[in-house]
Amino acid sequence: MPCGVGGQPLKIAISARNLRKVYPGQPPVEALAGVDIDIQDNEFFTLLGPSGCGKTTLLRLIAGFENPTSGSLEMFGESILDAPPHKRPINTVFQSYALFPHMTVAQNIGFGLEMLGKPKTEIAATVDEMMALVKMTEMADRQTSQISGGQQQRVALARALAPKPKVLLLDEPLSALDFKLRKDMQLELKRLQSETGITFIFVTHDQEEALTMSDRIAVMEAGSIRQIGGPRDIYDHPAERFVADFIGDTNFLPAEIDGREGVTARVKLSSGQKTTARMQEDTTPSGKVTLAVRPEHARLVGEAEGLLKGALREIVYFGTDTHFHVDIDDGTRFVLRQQNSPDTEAGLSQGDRVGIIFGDGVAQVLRD
Ligand SMILES: Nc1ncnc2c1ncn2[C@@H]1O[C@H](COP(=O)(O)OP(=O)(O)OP(=O)(O)O)[C@@H](O)[C@H]1O
Repeated sequence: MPCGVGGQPLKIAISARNLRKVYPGQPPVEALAGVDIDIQDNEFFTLLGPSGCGKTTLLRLIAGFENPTSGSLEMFGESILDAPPHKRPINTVFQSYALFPHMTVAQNIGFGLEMLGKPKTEIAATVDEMMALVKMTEMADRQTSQISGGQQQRVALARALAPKPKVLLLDEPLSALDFKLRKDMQLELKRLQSETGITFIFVTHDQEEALTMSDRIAVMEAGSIRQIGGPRDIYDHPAERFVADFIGDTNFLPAEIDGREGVTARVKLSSGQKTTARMQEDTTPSGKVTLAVRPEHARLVGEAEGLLKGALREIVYFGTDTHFHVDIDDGTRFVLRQQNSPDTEAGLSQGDRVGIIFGDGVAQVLRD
């Protein structure tokens, strides 16, 4: 069994195997095409993917608002497929907060507990605890129609956390907030997750949000999970073109496999130069492949030293960094990003012949 912090065995909060969901209709829509996933207890787990890839459907199956067409779904080792939503120790925060406008902050937070028939003293204590957790104690008696969008979001979170669910589902909860508030709430959500120890399953189509908040990310496309990993792993080692393209900017390079050792492949670039690249453990690429190299992982050098050679087409200054667009001799375009500092002055101009280098193992062999 895998171990977590302090050698404790990791508990799996949510486990799905070959989970499919087909919505009936003409034609039927296969929203989930056989998903396998293990989400650990006390994890900030994000489902990331473009609109329509099946993120909300997966959340709705976990919550029990929809039934799967086939496959298994377990919570802490037991099937939840026969349990109605209110019997699952799971709560959901939606994009629309769905607060009661004429109730106060405290009444909104306590509402779910009252429905559960909890004793009044217990409700009062939990409401106080939750208001302190989301820093809304001073607004306890305000009606929720008289507080800001960010404050409403906090109340919605407190209300969902009040019954102490084992798993909290968050469906794009920050998308209605403006940029600054969104940034603040990202940190706030991360804090709430680590303070409560509740497993958070967060849905977003915003890659930056996923990278900054998550312990692990599942990247989804067209009803399937394309890759699961930590933010760094997904960013530095994308498994396939879709993931490399969806998260951040990437250069795609044609190459040929020239041998391999474990997860390291020897590759020949279009220039004839050789380097090493990383492969996913579960792939055995051969022949012609595509490599991914992030713009900030490559450096400009003199033409003679370059792994790739070409002509500088554009230099775009962004303040914090500069983007160099190079037309490589094989006809492809390569973009490099270099951080600026007061003493960096590339001294290059459009049309200059340049070389591009990147370290051993920096390029990633894509599975496709
Ligand atoms: N009730 C439904 N009936 C029929 N098709 C549906 C239903 N709900 C969702 N779909 C379809 O299933 C697919 C997955 O939808 P889903 O809402 O899970 O995607 P999503 O990744 O959450 O998208 P978004 O980011 O836009 O919310 C889409 O093609 C959608 O049109």
